[in-house]
Amino acid sequence: MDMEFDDDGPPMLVAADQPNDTENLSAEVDDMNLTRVPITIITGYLGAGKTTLMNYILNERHGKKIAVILNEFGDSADIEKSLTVSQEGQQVEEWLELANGCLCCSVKDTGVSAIESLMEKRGAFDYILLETTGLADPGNLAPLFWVDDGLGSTIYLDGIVTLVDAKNIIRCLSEPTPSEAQTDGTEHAHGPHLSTAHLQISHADVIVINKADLVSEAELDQVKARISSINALAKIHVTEHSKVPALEGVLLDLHAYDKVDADSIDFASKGHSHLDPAISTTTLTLPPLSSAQLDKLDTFLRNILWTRFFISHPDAEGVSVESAGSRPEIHRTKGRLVMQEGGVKLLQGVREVFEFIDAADVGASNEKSSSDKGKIVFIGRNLVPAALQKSLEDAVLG
Ligand SMILES: Nc1nc2c(ncn2[C@@H]2O[C@H](COP(=O)(O)OP(=O)(O)OP(=O)(O)O)[C@@H](O)[C@H]2O)c(=O)[nH]1
Ligand SMILES: [Zn+2]
Repeated sequence: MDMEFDDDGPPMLVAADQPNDTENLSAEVDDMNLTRVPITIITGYLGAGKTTLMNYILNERHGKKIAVILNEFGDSADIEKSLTVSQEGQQVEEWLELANGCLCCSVKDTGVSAIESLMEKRGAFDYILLETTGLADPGNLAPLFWVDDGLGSTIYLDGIVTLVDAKNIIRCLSEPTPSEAQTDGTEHAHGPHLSTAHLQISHADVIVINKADLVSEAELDQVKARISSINALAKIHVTEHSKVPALEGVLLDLHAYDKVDADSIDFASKGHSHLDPAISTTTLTLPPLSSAQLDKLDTFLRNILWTRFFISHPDAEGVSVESAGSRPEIHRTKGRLVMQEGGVKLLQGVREVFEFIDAADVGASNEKSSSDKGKIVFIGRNLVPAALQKSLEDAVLG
């Protein structure tokens, strides 16, 4: 990727009042370096079963060399963070030295290089699993690993796995948590209540519903319905004591930030219930695009993802985003765009960061989603499907 933002700046890169139209930020993915090590971020609300999951993996004989970063990053009290390397049931504990103790703040320099120098010393890992604190917002962490060209990193983000506690998740989605009083002041001041649990679910590529033993079938169905109404893209697994059915495809080899499979896009666009008032999944469609139209789509995405500036269309079936009260806030974007000259472009985004990738370049199928339509899936807040679709068409096809 060639994300051209200020190297010293925060990952939330472009301020609304500083549009930077001259640079082409929707970058082409660079040559995939085959030796890069995938990192999976494991998130989940307090007590959901993250540590149980990590221990389960560490004790399994999986034949892989997996570095498990157990200590909870984001807890800035410790300067050193422990990292446990597991291979064939053997565990070795190492210490990472982070400049200021917080991975979020130091990942651009010491965090990643500490992991890399450890790999030099111990041989490359096959996989890295990183457990975040229960209150972490993966939307802040993900871009650091995804947009890694500036880091010269040998690590890439494979995906985000969110554990939820089947017994408590519905309550977590309804009740404000203490942390929100401090962190939630400005950004989400309006609109329906947004909890940490919402953020962890909206950014997830895989959701593990744990503690299934504590709920009835009916309660479990309710939990599943609520979760897929928030995030219709994520794959859902149900576990007890975090015993995931497999590692590959559940925690590892997710390729959630490069490949976009047609199946998941089609599934997401099936039209799910809008059970959750705060966050929902919306699918927009586009006919096959010319490359000039792809450029226009790039501009549309920049407008909506970076500045959240949105043109109101009073004539759009009487629905406009302005009339919906708040501007859209998009957490995750995925898409498959059918090109007129043939081939499929994949669209990947997390918060303000997005890119187009040639499907052929990442070994993803060039197959179109059902029908000849390109599809874009947004997960986020204040999404008004009809108004979004109209604005998209005006911007790209008009
Ligand atoms: N009944 C039941 N208990 C579970 C299950 N999975 C984990 N637990 C228990 O739930 C508690 C919390 O599990 P942890 O793995 O520590 O959860 P965590 O997400 O790491 O918690 P924090 O680090 O505090 O955020 C522990 O006492 C676990 O033994 C499950 O499937 N069923
Ligand atoms: Zn834990």
